[in-house]
Amino acid sequence: MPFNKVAIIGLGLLGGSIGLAVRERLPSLETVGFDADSDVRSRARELGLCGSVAEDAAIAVQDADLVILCVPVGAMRTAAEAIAPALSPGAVVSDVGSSKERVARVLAETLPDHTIIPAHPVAGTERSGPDAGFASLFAGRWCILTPPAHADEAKVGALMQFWRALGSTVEVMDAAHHDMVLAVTSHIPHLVAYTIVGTASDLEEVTRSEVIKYSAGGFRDFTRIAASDPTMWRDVFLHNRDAVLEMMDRFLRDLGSMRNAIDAGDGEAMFDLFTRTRAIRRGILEQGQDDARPDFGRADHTQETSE
Ligand SMILES: NC(=O)C1=CN([C@@H]2O[C@H](COP(=O)(O)OP(=O)(O)OC[C@H]3O[C@@H](n4cnc5c(N)ncnc54)[C@H](O)[C@@H]3O)[C@@H](O)[C@H]2O)C=CC1
Ligand SMILES: O=C(O)C(=O)Cc1ccc(O)cc1
Repeated sequence: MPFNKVAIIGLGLLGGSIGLAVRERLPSLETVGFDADSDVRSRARELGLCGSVAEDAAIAVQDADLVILCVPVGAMRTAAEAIAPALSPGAVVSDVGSSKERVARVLAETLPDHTIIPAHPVAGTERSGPDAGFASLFAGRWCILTPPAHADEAKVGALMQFWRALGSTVEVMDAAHHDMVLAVTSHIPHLVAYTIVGTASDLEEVTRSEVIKYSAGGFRDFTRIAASDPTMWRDVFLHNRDAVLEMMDRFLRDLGSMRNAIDAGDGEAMFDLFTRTRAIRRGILEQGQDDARPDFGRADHTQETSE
């Protein structure tokens, strides 16, 4: 392993999972954590998410050769400012943010003299906080690196090696392309889930108890996604605004087509789309890309993971 000491800033689902995964898969790598919330720091110590938890971000990054920012994308600047004075000159600074172009810009502005290699482990759940972390989160999942064009190849290779050691399959991508792809595969699906659950709860005739009572089907899956962390997702939509708007316009056009098909009684259009999408789902399952949650496959998994 090309790194000796990793500092994890933000000890929620992602930061906690990295700490636990390093402990399990890279036991000789020292981990130091920090979180802005003192309750999270205490809980992280109790759970043993890192070898040690510092009381200050600057102390956590001292002598670290890899620093991973695991905070909401809107908090990246504050987190980067806090570590700036204490960073080792040769340290690799990375992150796990769900959107990449703006985060990369913020980190480059805040830490102009450091090597920044943004990353996005495409692995997560609807849960957040230090208790949500688990060591196998990244196993069999993609981790997308979006290094700037001039990035030091040896350092990009070192970060790839780190994520592969945690079980991920690593892909390198341009940040703008990442943001477009993730807008349609992750960000808009979350927006759809938040909206449909909001719509259902707003409908006067559908009371809260009826929503819960009749939520056995597809709606129940939407409620899982719609339980995702509000701060994190607000920040994703504020940061990936342009790509989300572009993909949302496309989606709204396609939704409009489905509306027209229903209005016109065009069963063939519906059947064609539903057949195509079923094949996509089967393809995903054949590749072994199912669900990251450890309890996936149990009929009651949504009850287990709800907060
Ligand atoms: N939740 C998910 O499924 C996934 C999340 N991500 C990304 O990972 C990042 C972290 O998300 P989660 O771990 O889910 O969130 P989380 O809410 O579980 O943890 C974030 C932690 O960051 C701390 N924090 C906030 N500002 C800070 C600062 N300035 N300095 C130090 N700590 C600070 C918070 O106190 C919190 O404990 C986000 O950027 C998110 O977009 C990426 C992949 C999956
Ligand atoms: O819980 C789910 O279904 C997710 O989609 C988790 C997730 C959330 C955000 C990411 O950037 C990556 C993965």
